[in-house]
Amino acid sequence: MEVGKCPVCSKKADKTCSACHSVSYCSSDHQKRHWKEHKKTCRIYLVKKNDVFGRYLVAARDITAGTIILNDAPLAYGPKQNTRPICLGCYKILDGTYTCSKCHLPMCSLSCEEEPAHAENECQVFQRCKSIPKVSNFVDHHPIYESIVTVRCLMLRDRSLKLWQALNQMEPHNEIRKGMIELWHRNQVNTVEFLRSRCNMESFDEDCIHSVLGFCDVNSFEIRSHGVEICGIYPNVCLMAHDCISNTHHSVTEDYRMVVRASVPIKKGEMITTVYTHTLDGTLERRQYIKESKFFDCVCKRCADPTELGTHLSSIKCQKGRCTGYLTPVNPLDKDVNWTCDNCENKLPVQKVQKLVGEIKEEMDAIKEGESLIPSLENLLEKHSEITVHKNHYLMISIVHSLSELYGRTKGWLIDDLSTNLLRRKEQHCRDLLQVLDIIEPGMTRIRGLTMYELHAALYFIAQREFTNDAMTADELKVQLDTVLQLLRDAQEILLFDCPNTPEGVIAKTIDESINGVNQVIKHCCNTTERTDT
Ligand SMILES: C[S@@+](CC[C@H](N)C(=O)[O-])C[C@H]1O[C@@H](n2cnc3c(N)ncnc32)[C@H](O)[C@@H]1O
Repeated sequence: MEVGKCPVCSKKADKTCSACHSVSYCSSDHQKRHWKEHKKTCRIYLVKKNDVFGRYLVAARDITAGTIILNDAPLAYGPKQNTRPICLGCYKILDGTYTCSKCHLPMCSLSCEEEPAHAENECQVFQRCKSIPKVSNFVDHHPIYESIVTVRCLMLRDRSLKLWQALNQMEPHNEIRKGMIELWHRNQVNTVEFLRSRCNMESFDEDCIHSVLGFCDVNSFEIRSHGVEICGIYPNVCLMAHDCISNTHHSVTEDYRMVVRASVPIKKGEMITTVYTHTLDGTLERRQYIKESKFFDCVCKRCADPTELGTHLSSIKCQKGRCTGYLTPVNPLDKDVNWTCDNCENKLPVQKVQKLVGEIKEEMDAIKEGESLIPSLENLLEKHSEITVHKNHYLMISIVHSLSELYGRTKGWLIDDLSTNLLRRKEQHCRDLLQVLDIIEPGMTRIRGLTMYELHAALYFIAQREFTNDAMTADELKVQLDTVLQLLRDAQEILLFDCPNTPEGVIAKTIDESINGVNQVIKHCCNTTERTDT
């Protein structure tokens, strides 16, 4: 079903079904007329509650991959707490040449200062501010940005009771956060006291402002805007529980709505989950991040498995004699447990594992951008992969991920400059990455779409070269190019989920052209009639 087009008359539709958000109508009359049909598929999820997860979502029916589960408008969005000065209208990085004519905060332009998200919120509050702190350093964090999303949330109280109530149903984890002395004190000074005593917001008591800070900490989602990471707080999206291998994937529209789709088929009754952390981190790092930022211990099946479901994303190479085994934590849910070899008696305390990982991270951080980036990353891979850590260790996979994109896109290493051996290297990196992603980011996920896109380029150029050098027959070329076409179609289906102005959306648009190009080669070289892909 297409959102934006009425299923009854095919005219433009802007009244979205408020229960499932997956269909829009031109009028209430057509919505009523369509209900008999739509009720078969409406209400895709149910909200449940238990002592472990609090509120969470489950599938109300079988859901196919790619189906929209939620299309949620934000209650508030804006700069993350710890941010350098950015425009409060378009969220671009600033150089300080323009300031809002009313509140005097740095912005981009008049049109940005008139954006309702700014003009109707902090702009009004800061105009009343007795002495607004001056922003003059545009590189480092400035404390005033810690209050922006909080103010935008607080303003809901007098603007929309319904949205204010939705916000107040969220989990703030106040008791835990109160125990985090440094965080609580910083919030108290930089936000609570600043808003109450300097911005005339005494009508909100201290607990209320701390709770709003908690709602934002626990429930907000990172969103990308013009290459800057900001955050949004969504009343329904925030209900999804976390799982380190989730069954959904989300994208953000130009007007900051969050669209959540099933990345894999979800069975009726199954929990609908998202990932609160970075899927390409190891278990120790993911669990620590979740504990510190979302205040719970993740015990999902990936976290509980010493080998991270056979991927070995955290496994260390055993260094005892000529042992070929790997060290993994016997019980990864106990962060202090010794790591033991799967092939000999060797044991390693977790501190030593962390020291080794820290040292490799330092080596990675020391690598500079530029023409020697690719060889430097390859050298690091050669030094550590299967020598100190498993070839799928998350640090190795992070290098593999970078290399899968860098070959063919870096000055001096553009796709036409690459030898067939280097194209094969790109192919290998894409395949190694996809093998891991198939387990930890399965289905229709952005990173899989992008990696399939990179793989198509390597295969396409290898096939063309080999055919030109008579190392491949026309039939073999055809087989290879059919694989390339399939990769392009699969990648496009995923990348089209992203906004057209994002890097992924731009790639999705160019894929039609790539498909036509491949079809032309098939037509000219493989002696077949033209195909009609769109
Ligand atoms: C974004 S909120 C999710 C909605 C929340 N359950 C509610 O009732 O409003 C995140 C919080 O939900 C709970 N939660 C989410 N996923 C969980 C998980 N896998 N295990 C335990 N608690 C989880 C934790 O309390 C976490 O801080």
